[in-house]
Amino acid sequence: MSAPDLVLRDITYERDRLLLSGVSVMFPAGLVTAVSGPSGSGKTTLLSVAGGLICPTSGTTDYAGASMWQGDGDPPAEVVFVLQVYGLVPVLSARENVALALRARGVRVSEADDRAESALERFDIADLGERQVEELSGGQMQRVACARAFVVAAPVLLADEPTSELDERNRDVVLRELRVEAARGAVVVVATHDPAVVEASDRHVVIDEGHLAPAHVPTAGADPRDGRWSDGVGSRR
Ligand SMILES: Nc1ncnc2c1ncn2[C@@H]1O[C@H](COP(=O)(O)OP(=O)(O)OP(=O)(O)O)[C@@H](O)[C@H]1O
Repeated sequence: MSAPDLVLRDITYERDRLLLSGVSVMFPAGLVTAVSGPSGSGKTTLLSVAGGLICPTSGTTDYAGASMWQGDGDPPAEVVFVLQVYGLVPVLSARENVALALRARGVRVSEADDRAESALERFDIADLGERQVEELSGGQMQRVACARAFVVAAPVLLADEPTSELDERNRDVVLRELRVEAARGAVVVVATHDPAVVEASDRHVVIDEGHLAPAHVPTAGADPRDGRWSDGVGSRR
């Protein structure tokens, strides 16, 4: 059986004004979907709804037949985020931060440490494993945040600007690893301002002032499943 897609239907999210309006989009399993749009257009809000951090004012999220919103702002166990603000524990080492994500999921200490080590290697920061996070540069912290999310091998990976502080070489490392996650069947969604990230993605969703906008990329060779979700979605396959 193939892995489930993540489907958002007619999502509206309102605070003092409408931040998302009528957003219907599918994030397919096994593909990297880029979400781009101007600053303040709603990318983080969309990822937050998609991963169950916030409850949409109206509309539904559907992953494997269940809503992402669990009633308390905790994402379902299937979801991991790379947050824009990282959310690392400053006084713990890089390795401890990564291992913590596994310990919180019931993985034994020694196994969590081993897997954390491997995850740091994926992002070329194994040498920083024992360093306290508060001593690291912004770009190094960003890669620790990636390692902490990717180590979980969750079925849904939502990454908010995961390359914003990285040089080209490290950006390419993150792009390579996003592709690895998609290749094992995960739903991978990446909010980004970086055209290189869009270029390296399979699909591209554009959001503008809370609405899906026509995508900037051609739909030639489109995923047949896109037919149902054509608004604002371009496919690069
Ligand atoms: N809790 C909130 N209450 C009120 N307004 C909010 C809240 N969170 C976000 N906003 C507003 O919603 C809009 C969309 O914000 P969001 O962070 O989703 O945009 P974004 O596209 O991710 O921006 P950026 O590229 O700068 O990260 C912005 O105008 C922001 O000020």
